[in-house]
Amino acid sequence: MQIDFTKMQGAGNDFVVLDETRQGLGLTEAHYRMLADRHFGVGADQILTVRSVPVAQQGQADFEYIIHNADGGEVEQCGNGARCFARYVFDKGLSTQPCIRVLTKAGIIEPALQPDGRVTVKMGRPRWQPEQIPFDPAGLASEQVGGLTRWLLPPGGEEGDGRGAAFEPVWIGVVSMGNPHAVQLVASAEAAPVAQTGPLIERNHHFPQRVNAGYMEVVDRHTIRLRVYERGAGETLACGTGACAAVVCGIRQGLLDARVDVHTHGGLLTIEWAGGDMDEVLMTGPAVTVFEGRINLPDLP
Ligand SMILES: N[C@H](CCC[C@H](N)C(=O)O)C(=O)O
Repeated sequence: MQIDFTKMQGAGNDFVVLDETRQGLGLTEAHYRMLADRHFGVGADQILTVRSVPVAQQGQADFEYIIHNADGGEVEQCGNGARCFARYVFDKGLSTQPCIRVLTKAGIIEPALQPDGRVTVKMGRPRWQPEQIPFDPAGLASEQVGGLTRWLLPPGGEEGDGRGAAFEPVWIGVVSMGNPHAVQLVASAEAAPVAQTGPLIERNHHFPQRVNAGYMEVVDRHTIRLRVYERGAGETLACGTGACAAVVCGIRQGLLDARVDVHTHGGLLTIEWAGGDMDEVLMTGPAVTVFEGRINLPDLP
């Protein structure tokens, strides 16, 4: 089947955007994997699908936003993708409003196009309870640092016992932005063992739905450097929900103020959070259309 797509990127996190507002494409996980494949498909970290809101939620939101990782799995939230989603629906004339309400598996988020071309998204509130992540802390040591509970995680593989992995256990903050994040402090983001321990943390058995692994270097109270090994995609040039997760963990530990510039390999994101349980996290950053295309997809199971 032939399908039209739009290639977009937000701080180097790249996406294939599909329009299902008029009709569904009937794609399978194998199709999403092929679209994301950088050799046999278009190439992307995630596939974003634009849909009209289901009848039951009409009035609560303007669009539905479906996200699949490069491994084909559907996930709850994608921050950089949310900015590109808003840019897409506005540029395609699907919406005349610069601020829209978008229904995701994690709830409703609100992207707003800014005059300078960036997009600001109300990303909802961070969720900290293990069952909200989901995270099973059984058997792990914990410590309280300011307002953050940190857990000592042996980064080992599925067993989580570090078998075959010569890596020291790491203290992590665990938080959900609708999707799960494990954030650790590092002296240098550049020198962090992202490729070595990222895959081990992603699949650690304490995270039953896997997890995104963040490596945060605090530069000062308003600046961090961040790298993220993403669930289902590997290390990306930037991770929007990862930036939100890192900043709220840093604020709770008393290391960061309410507005933080997050420097990633793909560009700058700015995160704001007042720190209260009812306060939403605001994320601001770029959203760029790279090209339009058409691809022949084979029938796949
Ligand atoms: N890999 C993430 C989804 C994409 C998040 C990221 N690209 C962002 O900008 O938030 C997960 O499995 O939860």
